[in-house]
Amino acid sequence: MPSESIMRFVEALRRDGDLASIDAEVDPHLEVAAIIRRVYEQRAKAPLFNNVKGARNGLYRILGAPGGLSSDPKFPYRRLARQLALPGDATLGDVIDKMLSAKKSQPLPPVHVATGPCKENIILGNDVDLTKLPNPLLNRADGGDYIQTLGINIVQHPTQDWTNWSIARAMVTDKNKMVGLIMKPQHIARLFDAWKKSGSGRDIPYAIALGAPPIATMAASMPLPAGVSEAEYVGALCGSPLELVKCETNDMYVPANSEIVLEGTISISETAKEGPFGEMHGYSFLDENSQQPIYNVTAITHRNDAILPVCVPGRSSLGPDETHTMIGTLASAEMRQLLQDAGLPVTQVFTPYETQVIWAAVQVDRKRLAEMGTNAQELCNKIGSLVFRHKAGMQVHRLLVVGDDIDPFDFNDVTWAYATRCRPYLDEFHFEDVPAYPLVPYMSHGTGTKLTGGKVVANCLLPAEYKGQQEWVTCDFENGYPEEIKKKVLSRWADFGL
Ligand SMILES: Cc1cc2c3c(c1C)C(C)(C)C[C@H]1C[C@@H](C)[C@]4(C(=O)NC(=O)N=C4N2C[C@H](O)[C@H](O)[C@H](O)COP(=O)(O)O)N31
Ligand SMILES: [K+]
Ligand SMILES: [Mn+2]
Repeated sequence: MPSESIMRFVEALRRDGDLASIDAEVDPHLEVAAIIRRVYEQRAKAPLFNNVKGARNGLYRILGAPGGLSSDPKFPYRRLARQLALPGDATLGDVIDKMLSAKKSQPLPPVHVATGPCKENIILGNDVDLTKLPNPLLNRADGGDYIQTLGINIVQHPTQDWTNWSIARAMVTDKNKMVGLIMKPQHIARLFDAWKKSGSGRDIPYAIALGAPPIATMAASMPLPAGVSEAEYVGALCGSPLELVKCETNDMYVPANSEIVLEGTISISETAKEGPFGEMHGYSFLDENSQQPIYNVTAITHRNDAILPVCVPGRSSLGPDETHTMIGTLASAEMRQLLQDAGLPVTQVFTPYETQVIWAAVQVDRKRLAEMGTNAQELCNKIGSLVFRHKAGMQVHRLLVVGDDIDPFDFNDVTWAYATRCRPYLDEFHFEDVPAYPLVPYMSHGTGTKLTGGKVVANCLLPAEYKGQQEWVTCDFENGYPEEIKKKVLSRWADFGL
């Protein structure tokens, strides 16, 4: 069973020797975030802060970098593996396969239970005071304390049977108010518009489940198709229904063993200034602030000694954080599914961390490619049209189409193919009429349009490969020498004292 709670996940990290349990007092105003940011960059143990300055009555402890790379270089993705009950040596390919494994299964709806750990403490109405919580300031340029970076935003469609789970940032603005980014084409924005169009004039009931079961948080970070209730997909993934409990002040349901639950309504009329926020591409633009919807908070419920998981987004080439290991990897899963469903000979898709998950390598099976009798122009336009016009491809601005001699998870491989086989101009296929990802710095702060275009498919296959021929020998130890020579070299390597 995947870690069905943050507590079980923390125990798994402790068993792996991948947890630093810190009892010394730490300051949520920048100090906690600075430690977490350095943990990503140094690939250090996941920090569990048990003594956050200003915490009281069990609100709250902080767990940093739950989806960062593990501190054991032999098992870099072990934290993601523990969240999905995969073996510790799982690869990113295993994570992608696991998250896609329920695509053909029947959705398995959650079950409603009377109570659960998240109901151990209930704070209602006037007793709700968010400003009394040790909310973390994550970056010196941030416009507020972002309490919501790894919780699940739970919102229902006003009329259809669709409850969406996603992650959307939110910062505290008042004792019972937050403001959060609700950005098209995300499902939360689509549902927000559906509520406004419904004409009911009512504000939108929501819940944010902080410290929900890790596999639920993974599904919340995954661009599953519109209309799919993530909770049902998670049930199918686990082979058993998730247990949900009803909110105190509205009809939303949340995972029973969430650490902390915020309940309330999202205003369909009132907004407030949101941001700046140190974002997933490694920038916090000082002018970045927009009017975003207000989240009213009518109740807080939580487990005793609750733990708030926190993500501190930033530069991923130094060490990826959850906006790369989860957003990038899970979008890669959906992009692979999309291309395979279209009958293309695509074997893997991955967004390299070295590119802030703005690029994606698309690996094709060259034997099957040759059977298609196609060419770069045709293939790249087909792939670009599919991916760039689909929500799963929203955050990707450059696709690199590579052969199956290239490992999409190995950036050395990907750049070697890109640098040597993609002729600038002739091998690049541009898309200016597709939705852009507004948070990409050269879109938000560049010279061109901000909401469309700036996307390209780079063909990294030589013409002969489209005919199934590899007209070269790769010059590296692996490929440049016969097996018996390689064996001989390896057997004498130590003797030579190399
Ligand atoms: C894992 C993760 C995913 C995030 C975010 C974060 C983390 C850690 C934090 C909060 C740290 C940073 C920002 C970054 C920002 C992108 C955003 C967000 O504020 N607004 C948004 O619209 N999408 C975000 N996502 C991606 C989103 O969850 C996925 O795209 C998911 O598929 C959406 O679910 P639906 O498909 O059902 O629509 N945040
Ligand atoms: K989702
Ligand atoms: Mn969704």
